Amino acid sequence: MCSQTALPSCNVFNACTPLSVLFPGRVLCDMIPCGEEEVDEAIKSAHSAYLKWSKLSGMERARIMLEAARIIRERRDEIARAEVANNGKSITEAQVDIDVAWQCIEYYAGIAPTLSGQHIQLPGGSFAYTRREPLGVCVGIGAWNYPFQIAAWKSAPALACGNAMVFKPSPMTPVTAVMLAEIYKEAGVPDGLFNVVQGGAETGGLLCHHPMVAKVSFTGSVPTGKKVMEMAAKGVKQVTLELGGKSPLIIFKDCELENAIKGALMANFLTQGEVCCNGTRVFVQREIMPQFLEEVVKRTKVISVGDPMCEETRMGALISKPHMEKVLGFIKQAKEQGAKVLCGGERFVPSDPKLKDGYFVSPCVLDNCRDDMTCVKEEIFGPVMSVLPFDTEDEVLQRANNTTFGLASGVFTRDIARAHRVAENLQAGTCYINNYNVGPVEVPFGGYKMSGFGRENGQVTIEYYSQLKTVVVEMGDVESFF
Ligand SMILES: NC(=O)C1=CN([C@@H]2O[C@H](COP(=O)(O)OP(=O)(O)OC[C@H]3O[C@@H](n4cnc5c(N)ncnc54)[C@H](O)[C@@H]3O)[C@@H](O)[C@H]2O)C=CC1
Ligand SMILES: C[N+](C)(C)CCCC(=O)O
Repeated sequence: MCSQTALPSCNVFNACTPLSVLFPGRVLCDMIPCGEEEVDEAIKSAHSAYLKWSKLSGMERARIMLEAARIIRERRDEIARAEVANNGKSITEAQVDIDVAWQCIEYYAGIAPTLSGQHIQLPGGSFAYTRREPLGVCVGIGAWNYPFQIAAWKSAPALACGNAMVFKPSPMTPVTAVMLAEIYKEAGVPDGLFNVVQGGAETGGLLCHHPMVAKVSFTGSVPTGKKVMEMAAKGVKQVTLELGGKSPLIIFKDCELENAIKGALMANFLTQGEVCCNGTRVFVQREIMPQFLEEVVKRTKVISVGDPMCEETRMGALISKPHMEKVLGFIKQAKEQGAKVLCGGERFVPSDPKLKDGYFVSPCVLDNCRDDMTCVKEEIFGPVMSVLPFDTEDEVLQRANNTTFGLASGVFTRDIARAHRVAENLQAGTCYINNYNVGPVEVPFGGYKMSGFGRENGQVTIEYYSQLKTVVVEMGDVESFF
């Protein structure tokens, strides 16, 4: 047993259990979900580690985190291959995900020694100062779309601030978070500082309710996010919620069309469309709609779908059979509601017999969409782009904001004033101008409205993994009313 990873009874091993993880229709591994005892043990061991880790200086924490980042860089291809088996995304994307993960750990290692408070002068030589202190044991609950990256996005700022983390990956993708735990251990964090527990909703609930947990950072769906918030509220625990989206991408007729087309593809087809910030409502100004559609369809049709381990592949398999059926169901319903499928939208069976049971869906572009259609209103989480015409800026802003989500948005235009005006008026946590789905770790990421709150990445995330203590120092005598 690696003390940093799962506890013995919750590690990923070959016991026959209710939770099975499938890859092209085959079992990847079996695991036993952690129960109350294991969760308690994981949290207590994290707490002991926290007591040591939080006493180190920022420089000492940084040195260990930089070593973890270095090991990830060294093992990048091996972790990326494991991520492909875990999730089904293409190896090319998985490699980028692993790079983003070590960059994130490096970035927060750089911030760790800079954590500081403020000095405030008061009358009579008295003064106050603030200290930025860790929260304690934080819980991370991950989704299946970016398994390793999410574990890094949550643990790096947590550890930089002096916290410990107990992380629960999605039961669909249990593999690579354990590799991260092993790497942190090898880099020199105290035993138990980053613990992985395996399991689903029940295990997640145990983590959210545990009295020794100070904070829960969650990535996943809106309904589960609400439950997590409710459970955390019972213990007055802090929460960060990274939830879903139905983000608008607005393409004006004065855009650089080639970039807008590339942007629309990047906004919809990364990780088989299973990306929370995807720009799935593509609003195109009416005058350029024919050229836009012609090019987007031409390029969507040639996206190579298939063996995710193959360097040439650009789109792998969806996460599971039920999810694939859900995505195909959305496309069927879109057709019934009047949308026109311009390409894709079908189960794809590769010629390679070993992939025949994989959950591949050909990337789909939907035309004739209206704002009231289900495919335009709900998060599909699959490779489905809905295209909608618009005429004016005011009209498109109103339509773009007419959603309960608010994770991301994008605008393509050459008019600099318009670009910033649109960015100001879009109700979303991120607005991309003349690009989409780039995610440098220096940049905060998170939602407005029902897409959640709190931020990941960037300097601001330090505030979500630390608390401020004020120390007031009297230099004179106490003035008492009594
Ligand atoms: N915002 C995002 O990045 C993501 C959004 N989704 C959306 O959610 C849909 C469903 O996917 P799921 O994996 O079922 O998402 P989910 O939101 O149910 O699960 C996310 C994580 O929460 C855990 N969890 C589930 N129920 C819980 C509970 N009651 N208490 C504590 N933790 C709990 C899961 O085990 C997993 O680790 C997708 O089809 C997609 O539309 C899914 C994954 C990521
Ligand atoms: C696409 N990217 C990497 C910019 C963000 C992914 C966020 C997520 O879906 O968890």
